[in-house]
Amino acid sequence: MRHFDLVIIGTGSGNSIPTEAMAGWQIAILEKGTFGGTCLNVGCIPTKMFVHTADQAAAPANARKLGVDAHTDAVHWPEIRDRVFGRIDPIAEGGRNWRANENANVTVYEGTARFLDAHTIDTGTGETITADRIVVAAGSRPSIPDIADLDTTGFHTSDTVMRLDELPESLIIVGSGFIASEFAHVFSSFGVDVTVIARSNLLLRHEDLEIAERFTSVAKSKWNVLLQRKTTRAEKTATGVRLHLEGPNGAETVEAQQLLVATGRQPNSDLLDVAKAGIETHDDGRVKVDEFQRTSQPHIFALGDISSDHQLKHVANHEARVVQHNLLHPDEPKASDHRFVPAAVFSSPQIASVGLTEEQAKERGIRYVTASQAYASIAYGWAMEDTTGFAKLLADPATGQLLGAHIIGPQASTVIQPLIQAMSFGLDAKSMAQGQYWIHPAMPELVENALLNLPLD
Ligand SMILES: Cc1cc2nc3c(=O)[nH]c(=O)nc-3n(C[C@H](O)[C@H](O)[C@H](O)COP(=O)(O)OP(=O)(O)OC[C@H]3O[C@@H](n4cnc5c(N)ncnc54)[C@H](O)[C@@H]3O)c2cc1C
Ligand SMILES: NC(=O)c1ccc[n+]([C@@H]2O[C@H](COP(=O)([O-])OP(=O)(O)OC[C@H]3O[C@@H](n4cnc5c(N)ncnc54)[C@H](O)[C@@H]3O)[C@@H](O)[C@H]2O)c1
Repeated sequence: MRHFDLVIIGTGSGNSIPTEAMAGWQIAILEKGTFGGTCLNVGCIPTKMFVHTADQAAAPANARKLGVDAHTDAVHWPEIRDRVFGRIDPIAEGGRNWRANENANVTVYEGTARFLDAHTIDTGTGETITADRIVVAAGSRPSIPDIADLDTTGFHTSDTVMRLDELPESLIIVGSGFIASEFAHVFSSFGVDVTVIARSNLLLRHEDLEIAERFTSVAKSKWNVLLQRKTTRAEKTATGVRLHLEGPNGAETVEAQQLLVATGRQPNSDLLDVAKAGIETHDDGRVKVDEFQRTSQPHIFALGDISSDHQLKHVANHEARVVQHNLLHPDEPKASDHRFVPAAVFSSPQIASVGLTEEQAKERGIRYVTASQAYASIAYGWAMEDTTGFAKLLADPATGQLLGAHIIGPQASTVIQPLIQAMSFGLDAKSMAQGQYWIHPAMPELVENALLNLPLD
């Protein structure tokens, strides 16, 4: 049985761990799917390539209010799809070849790995290996809700919907989180008739309430948004799919050519039989880790979607850097920093957030003040004729330290970055607003004005 100094399970963020400083270590990398993991192959990167294209396709429809007549002539789905994956697929293949053939100390096993005990792993390739140290970076997968006959009806998840043969005329999306909101924007901008089905009374209900309310209201004006609906059964039709729903109006049905299920992602700890290694998990299947990313077995680390509260690539990357350091410097371990984790929803409008929502601040009994600033109130917002976007800040009135920032509107994911920086480095709102120039008349004036409006003590 071959023995390794280090075994890494999963080639998403885990693949960035081997470094020059580990050149003397024998390392095994185990992967059951496509090299590079979710973000590269079926997540952040392809979705944002589709989102950018969707933004372009949707732009002409917004030009009339500026006095420009323009229209999108055609959306060439196969061309868009093949451009996206024509760029991504070779990166995945190149990464695999590099690790498999050009890293003398790395052995790649391509199979579904399972723990046999705390040091022994069945690689799923017919070979069993042992290791001194192990990194579990096996990510998550779409979680499929219990809807009668869903399996026999056929449906897509984010893993498959970007590779459709052709653009459907209509699409039902079950779910109302990140993936539902981003794909609703992509497909509706490409001319697809989109229906979004949500269990609750809001889309993106994890966001600050005012942001979720604004997003839901804008979404209703563009998509067929059905709130407070339970999907009870799915059915195949001659042209696609029919869903049976129960909601405020009683029983009803909706039909479309294609169905996308986007109801969250579950950690892959079950596929790995982590219990056999004595690795403890939370009730939702996430592997338990301490601040150094160590599992309940001190020689086994975990990172990213399989263990994190945040299913976000920048968090998985951060945790991978922490694990890399802790493998190399076990006597001086670093802790992960999860204080101010930002996130963005790349829909239309875009949303970006960091820190506490107003509801969380209330729940925790934290003293706070808020300020909101509309894009419509700043010069660049006039230029864009934006009527729905705003920034909302929460701050500690005594110290001026920011507690949370939430932006809905154009380029929100970029506009929020100085606020993330201020929170991370402890810069108070007044110093931030008054201690630097803000380019006029640029979009970050939204942030400057919101900061100045905070009613601090
Ligand atoms: C549609 C979509 C869009 C997203 N967009 C964004 C975004 O814009 N920004 C953002 O920050 N995040 C985004 N995310 C989330 C982001 O992709 C994930 O948080 C991130 O990729 C997680 O990285 P990871 O290394 O933990 O897992 P992964 O990248 O999933 O890597 C895990 C790897 O382990 C392999 N594996 C699993 N089980 C086994 C096993 N038993 N044996 C061997 N190998 C195994 C898997 O095949 C996979 O390759 C998106 C996710 C999706 C689905
Ligand atoms: N831009 C980004 O950073 C980005 C983009 C896409 C995905 N992601 C990550 O991937 C994760 C998964 O995305 P997601 O949109 O699938 O999950 P999500 O957690 O954002 O949303 C899941 C939604 O499905 C709903 N839901 C759950 N079970 C349901 C059921 N049985 N019937 C109907 N609705 C149900 C939930 O109420 C929720 O609204 C996200 O949490 C996020 O961390 C990030």
